[in-house]
Amino acid sequence: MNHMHTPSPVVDMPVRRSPFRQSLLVRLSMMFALGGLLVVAILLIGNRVLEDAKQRLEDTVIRQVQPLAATHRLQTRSNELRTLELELPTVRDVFALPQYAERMQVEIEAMTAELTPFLAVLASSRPDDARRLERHWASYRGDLQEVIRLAGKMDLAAAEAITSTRTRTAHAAISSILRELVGATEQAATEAYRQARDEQQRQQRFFLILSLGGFLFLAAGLVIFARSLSRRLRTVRDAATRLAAGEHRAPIAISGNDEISDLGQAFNAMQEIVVSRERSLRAAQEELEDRVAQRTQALATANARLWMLSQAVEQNPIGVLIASADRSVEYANAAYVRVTGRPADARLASSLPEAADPERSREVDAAFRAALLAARDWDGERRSRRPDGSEYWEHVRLVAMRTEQGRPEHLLLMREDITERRTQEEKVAYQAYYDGLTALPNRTLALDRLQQATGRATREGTMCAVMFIDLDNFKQINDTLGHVAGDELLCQASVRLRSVIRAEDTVARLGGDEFLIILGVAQASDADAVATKIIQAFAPPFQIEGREFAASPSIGVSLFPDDGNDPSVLLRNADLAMYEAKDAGRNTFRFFNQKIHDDSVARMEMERELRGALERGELQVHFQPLVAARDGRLVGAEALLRWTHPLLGRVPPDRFIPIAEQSGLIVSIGNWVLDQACTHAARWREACGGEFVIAVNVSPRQFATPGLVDTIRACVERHAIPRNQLEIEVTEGLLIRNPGEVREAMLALEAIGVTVALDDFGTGYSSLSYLRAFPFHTIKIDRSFIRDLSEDAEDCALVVAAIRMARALGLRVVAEGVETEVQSRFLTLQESDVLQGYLFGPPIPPEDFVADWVHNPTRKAFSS
Ligand SMILES: Nc1nc2c(ncn2[C@@H]2O[C@H](COP(=O)(O)O[C@H]3[C@@H](O)[C@H](n4cnc5c(=O)[nH]c(N)nc54)O[C@@H]3COP(=O)(O)O)[C@@H](O)[C@H]2O)c(=O)[nH]1
Repeated sequence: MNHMHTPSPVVDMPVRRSPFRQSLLVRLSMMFALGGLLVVAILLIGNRVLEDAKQRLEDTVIRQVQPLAATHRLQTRSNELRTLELELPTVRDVFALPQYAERMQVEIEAMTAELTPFLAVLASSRPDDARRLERHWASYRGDLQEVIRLAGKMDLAAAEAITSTRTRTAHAAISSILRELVGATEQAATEAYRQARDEQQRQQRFFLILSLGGFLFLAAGLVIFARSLSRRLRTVRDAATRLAAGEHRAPIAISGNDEISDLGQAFNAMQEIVVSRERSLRAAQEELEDRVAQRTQALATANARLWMLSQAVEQNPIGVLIASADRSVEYANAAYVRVTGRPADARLASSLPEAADPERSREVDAAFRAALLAARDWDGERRSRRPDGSEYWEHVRLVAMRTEQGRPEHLLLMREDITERRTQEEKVAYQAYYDGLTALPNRTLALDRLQQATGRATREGTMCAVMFIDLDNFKQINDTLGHVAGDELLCQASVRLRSVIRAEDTVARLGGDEFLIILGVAQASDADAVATKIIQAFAPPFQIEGREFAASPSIGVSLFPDDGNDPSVLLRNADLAMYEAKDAGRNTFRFFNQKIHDDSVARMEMERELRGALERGELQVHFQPLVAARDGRLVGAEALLRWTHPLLGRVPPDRFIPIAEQSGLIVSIGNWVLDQACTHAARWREACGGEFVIAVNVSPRQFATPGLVDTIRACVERHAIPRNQLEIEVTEGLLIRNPGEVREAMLALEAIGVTVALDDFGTGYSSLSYLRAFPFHTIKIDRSFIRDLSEDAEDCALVVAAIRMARALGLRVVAEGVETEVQSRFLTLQESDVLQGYLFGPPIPPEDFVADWVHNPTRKAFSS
């Protein structure tokens, strides 16, 4: 069985897949790009926020510092003016005084120029201070202008007076306001700075949080991605581990549409292939293991066989010698030494035994040597001699053992001691051709001799005679004295036959009490003389077991070439002539002639006609009444077969029944008669009273046919007639042929209630032993004894004795052939039970039997 599996096709496993392809690279790139963008965004935002915070801080500083600086500058200028104002009255140099005045004027202008925007700004945040400062400046400037004017007039004292009073107050007020402003501005600046710094710190925290959030988001994204990556890779890894461990599970399901899902799919495909391969591998392995087991088994068997064969060769009674192609002996078993009587030599040629009869073995030996030289198979038989002088028959067989290429590699030489077989064969051959009892040639050899004799006669232009001899009373002697006596008679008869012929002629025993003589004769009269001599040779009685017995021969003679060319034809014609001699009264001889031939042909033709008679409706069954002797009442009928041939007319049963018997046709015909008889008996039984018995003749051939009892039983059951109302009539001849089987069949019939009658009683041996040995119910005294009852006292005595004997044995007696009243009265007086004969009625067709008998069972009895 082939367990190889082809890998199954890879099937896509059911996985959740995104409709969009996202390779890991793309995803990672996207992730990093996103992360980068996030970082950049965070940085930009952070930078921006910090910049803003810083800007705001700077702005705040600037915003706060500018008024402070302006305030400081105004302070400085006002102080400068005060200084100039105070110095001016002290200037003693008239020429330098204008310059001072001018400087003061410039300073006033600068102060005014600087103060104007300052006031504008201050008015928005501190309007009171702005008004106060403006008012004080205006007052101070006016005073200074006055000072300058007074200085110009050189009124320094006035100027000094103003500077030491009024300007001092104004300047002090301005300085005070400016100091206040400085203080307030410093406080505001500090506050603004603090706020700006707080804002900046908030922005920094926000940036930090944003950065942290961005980082966390990025980290989370990375973690999720990594986890997903890891989980899916783990799935593949676990599956791969399981696969490696030989555990096969269902295909794995990897979500996504990237390299890992591809990997999952590839894994599934690989797993499928691996599983399939593994299955194939396992199947292949199992197959391999099977094969190995088989081979191992085969090897073991072969080894055992080899051992057995070697034992067989070793123990073989046939001598076996193996030689190499160059005829060096390599092996010889024990039997080889035993058969040939000497050890095997190193060279094959010198190992061969000596011929017992070199002259007769010459051809065989030459053929053997040629086969040996050519290294080809050969076998033959020869008679050989051992070194100790004993001779034996051996069957020699040479076998060239060849390589596959046909080159002879070894020579196998087998020598079998066949002495026993040859002896046996000679014996068998003898038995095949000779009769074991008389040592005469048997039928086979006789036919062979006849063939030779006809050949010789043809060549020499002479004749030969074939004599078929049958011993007339052999059966009687054999049956009464037993087989040993019968054998003795045959042996003595064969000696007598041998004594009357020449050595070159043949006496053979064909079987039983039949002998054949083959003579070479010049003319028919020579055969006549020999036949006469045979009759004479048998004339003296035979001495058997101390008693004398007469045994005459009936001889039929056929001549070659007149009566046939073929041995079997000559034999058959001699056989026919022998029957003619028997019919002529026995103890005589007859030559085959045309009449015998014609009779034989007529018999054959009758047989041919008889074959289809039943189908053509030419057969009928007639019934003859059986009447009770005491009152003439009808007690039964005998069924008797009739044949009316369209050309031959009525053929008497005596003529066609033997032919039917010989040809075997009697079996089917007899079954038909039985059926007809039972059919009619069933119809008539009622009318004839319960005792009506139908008698049917059953021939020896029917008895020899298996299943007769079953056929009879089936017939009786089919027609529903009581079994004891059927009687089977058999003749004595039946009992002689097969007593054991016939008795068994009769017992079987008795067991089913069918009775058996012994027909034609008195014509054979009518031995009492038969009547005791077989379960008969009735004897039928043959009509030949009844016929001469009134004239022949012997017949009379015989009939009386038969009736008494039957009575003593409890048998019913039927007397047949009763034709006269005298016979009838006598038989009635002698207490015969049943009478049958023309006196009461002949066999008649069934319709006549119905009219004549069934309707009036007592009508005809004693009517004549
Ligand atoms: N196996 C079978 N044998 C059969 C069957 N039918 C007949 N036979 C046998 O044939 C033999 C000749 O029979 P058949 O010619 O029929 O003669 C019978 C009677 O007709 C004859 N018979 C009877 N009464 C008289 C008489 O008063 N005178 C006289 N001359 N003949 C008479 O006897 C024969 C009775 O036969 P059986 O009782 O059987 O001896 C004969 O041997 C038949 O058995 C058949 O179907 N099967």
